[in-house]
Amino acid sequence: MTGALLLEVEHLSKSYGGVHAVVDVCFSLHAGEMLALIGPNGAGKSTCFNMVNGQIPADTGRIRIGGRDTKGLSPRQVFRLGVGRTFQIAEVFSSMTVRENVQAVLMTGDTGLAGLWGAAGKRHVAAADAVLELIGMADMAERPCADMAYGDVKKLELGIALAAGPKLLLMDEPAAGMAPLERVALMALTARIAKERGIGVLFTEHDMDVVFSHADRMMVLDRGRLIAEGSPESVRRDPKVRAVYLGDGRVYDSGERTVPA
Ligand SMILES: Nc1ncnc2c1ncn2[C@@H]1O[C@H](COP(=O)(O)OP(=O)(O)OP(=O)(O)O)[C@@H](O)[C@H]1O
Repeated sequence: MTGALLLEVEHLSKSYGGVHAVVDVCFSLHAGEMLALIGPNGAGKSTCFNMVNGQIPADTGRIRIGGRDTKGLSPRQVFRLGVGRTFQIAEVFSSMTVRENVQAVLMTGDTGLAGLWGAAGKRHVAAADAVLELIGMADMAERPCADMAYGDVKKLELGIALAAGPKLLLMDEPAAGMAPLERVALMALTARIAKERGIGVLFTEHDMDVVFSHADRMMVLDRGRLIAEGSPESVRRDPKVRAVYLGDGRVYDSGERTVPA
């Protein structure tokens, strides 16, 4: 991977009482790279994400974003380092149009009265339209979000995350709840934008079609520990991974959908 080093995670651990949610996890992520974090339910994926974006403190270990140690930073301060996030369940303002949703994010950088919606309804129209162009939703700018199909809401959520100009994008099961073809299309779009703009993307996903089609590199967590890391090809042939996650005795190939519970 030739892009700049964006994220460094060293010996990260987190326990909840007696539950070791994340144990001594180390990895790095570069600009333009799509890195998938997979594992069974309860493996520690969300806990990893939440430590990277500053929502929960690590017990031990170090996280550096763009070379900056994030220890003690709030989620807001981590966001200012250039970290964007999308969620398992997409959330947009349904009473607003598609464009207004993107404008609302762009306005969070405004200060004073200019930040109030009533006074600033026309602000950032061109910038919002550029984001909609990027995600292929320019023709839907005026549509109220309440009328949109879920797949379009997920795409808009990606646009909202991109509007803030992140260097690092965290995507927690970005394709959850979408139809199979829409899932692959959303991740293809994400991968293209990540490459074009040099954004590093860390994503979790249970849909192996999505992961194997779009990850440059994969990591597999099991009971808090990283048990495998490498190219999709090497990971899917790893016997440990097949035993705990992909199903022992068979190798995933495209056309076969493997969505572990
Ligand atoms: N706030 C919490 N309090 C107590 N235990 C927690 C808390 N958050 C997570 N855990 C536990 O930590 C472990 C890892 O959970 P985590 O949500 O990170 O896994 P995950 O891989 O994201 O799972 P899923 O795929 O189901 O979202 C689990 O055993 C979970 O029950």
